Amino acid sequence: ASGSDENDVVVIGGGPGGYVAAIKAAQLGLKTTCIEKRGTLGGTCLNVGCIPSKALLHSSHMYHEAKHAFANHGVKFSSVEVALPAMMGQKDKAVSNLTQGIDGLFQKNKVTYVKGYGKLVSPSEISVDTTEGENTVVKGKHIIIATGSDVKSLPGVTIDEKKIVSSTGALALSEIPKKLVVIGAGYIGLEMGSVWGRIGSEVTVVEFASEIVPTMDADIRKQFQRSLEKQGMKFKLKTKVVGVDTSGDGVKLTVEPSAGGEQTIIEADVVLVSAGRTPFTSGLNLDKIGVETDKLGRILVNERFSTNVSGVYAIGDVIPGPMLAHKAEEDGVACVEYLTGKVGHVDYDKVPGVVYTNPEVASVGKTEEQVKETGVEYRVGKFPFLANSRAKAIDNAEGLVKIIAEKETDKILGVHIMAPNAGELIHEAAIALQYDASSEDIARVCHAHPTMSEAVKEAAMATYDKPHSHLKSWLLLSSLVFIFVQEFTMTWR
Ligand SMILES: Cc1cc2nc3c(=O)[nH]c(=O)nc-3n(C[C@H](O)[C@H](O)[C@H](O)COP(=O)(O)OP(=O)(O)OC[C@H]3O[C@@H](n4cnc5c(N)ncnc54)[C@H](O)[C@@H]3O)c2cc1C
Ligand SMILES: NC(=O)c1ccc[n+]([C@@H]2O[C@H](COP(=O)([O-])OP(=O)(O)OC[C@H]3O[C@@H](n4cnc5c(N)ncnc54)[C@H](O)[C@@H]3O)[C@@H](O)[C@H]2O)c1
Repeated sequence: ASGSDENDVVVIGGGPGGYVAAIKAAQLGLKTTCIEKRGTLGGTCLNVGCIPSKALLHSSHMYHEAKHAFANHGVKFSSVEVALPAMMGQKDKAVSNLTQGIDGLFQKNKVTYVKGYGKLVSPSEISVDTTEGENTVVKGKHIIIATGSDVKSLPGVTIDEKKIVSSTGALALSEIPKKLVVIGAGYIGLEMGSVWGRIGSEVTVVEFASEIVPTMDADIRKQFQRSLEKQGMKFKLKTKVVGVDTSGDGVKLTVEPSAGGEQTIIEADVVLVSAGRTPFTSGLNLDKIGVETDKLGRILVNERFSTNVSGVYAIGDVIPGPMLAHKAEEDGVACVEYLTGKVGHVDYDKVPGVVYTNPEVASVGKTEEQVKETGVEYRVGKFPFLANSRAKAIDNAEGLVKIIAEKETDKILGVHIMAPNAGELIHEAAIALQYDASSEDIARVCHAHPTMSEAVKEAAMATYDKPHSHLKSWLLLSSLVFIFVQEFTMTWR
């Protein structure tokens, strides 16, 4: 089909929101076109986000383990080195494999793929400047805007992707910077800071707020910060960047306390700007069509993903809600279900979030601070991995599971996990929340032994009753001694 035939659905943007919506629409029998300007499908997530960052996190973790942990397991090397081009090569291979996979899915599901920049010219017509330098008009009964987000710039800090980089530049540095300064202790700052820190950079994270990842449960956050500090990451909290000088060899950053005060200079070879992302709607002509946005530039939609303009929908990072790939995908499916008269469903309160550092931090539902604000009476159950047999067996027992449940009904309100594989462990909690399960429900499920998942069961038992670990109090005691010794003697470097 050519772009000028009328489609049932036209999707602008081929990221996790857009490509999933397009495939779903085609699977439901709708004639569908997806317009993408990048030249490859997969959006931010596959090209310059989730996938390349996880590839580098894994490679850098392997190096770090080989250097610092293998010897404890009796595996010895004469020397361990980083071959940065090979590390980047494996990342690039993973990315191109996956983006080409989406091309294949489009063909299989008969989604028409138009490569180019789309602009709305009416609520049912999109003018596309194609990557081949032509212009075509694509028509559709329903238009889904899935144009994603872009790095949020900071006043006076110009990103050149060399000395001052966004996450995109930080995923493709050609040398390991001696000193990396990260602006913003959020998801990107901590993940990319970990990558470069593990393979040799001295990493300093400058954060405006008084804590790292301000959205994280405070108990977990404190332990997480200690863990990152042990790995060598330095934090300058309650600090803002007020000036940047790139005239010399490196970069000189002028910082001052967030509340104002004496200025100091921090030197860096590379600065990563990771102070949030902003919806990307540039060139779409939203004003001309009359699509409403909020003051952060996010497209406003109702619970069916419909904008104020009939026939125009929006999903993913470009609308309010967590800026996460899996949330964008859920939006895409639900939006198409609604526009075909089916019932769609996304519950933004139950979207899991994972920081893929080591240890990982994963959470779903409310933090204890958020539960407190609701005024609901609650109970908390915690279980440390130091008392989990699998974690001890593999000599990786940092972290804990924390469950928050309503006192009266025992219904689970939030689960927070810090563990090497927390991003995998969180999903039994996500299912529990989705189906309004209680902590007793989790506690009564038989969990295989020895697994890290048993810590989730034990935390659930601690929430509604007692963990079995009261039988293992000697283990907990030895764990406390271990934490004490570790806190005061061990560093990863
Ligand atoms: C470094 C990094 C790491 C991340 N890691 C994770 C992670 O581990 N897990 C996670 O859940 N999320 C992660 N994210 C967030 C995730 O990438 C986004 O939430 C997700 O990509 C949003 O999907 P989307 O489809 O809404 O938008 P995007 O993925 O941004 O896709 C939008 C697409 O639209 C295209 N486009 C924009 N305007 C037009 C136009 N006018 N015409 C044609 N095409 C257009 C863009 O080129 C882009 O390809 C990460 C982000 C970054 C930056
Ligand atoms: N693992 C994942 O799921 C993952 C990974 C990377 C990115 N993402 C998504 O991408 C989005 C953007 O990531 P991000 O890390 O850029 O944003 P973020 O919102 O996660 O963190 C930004 C941090 O920067 C701080 N900040 C803001 N302005 C500042 C300033 N002027 N000086 C110093 N600090 C400042 C904020 O207080 C916050 O802690 C996230 O919201 C997340 O949803 C997800």
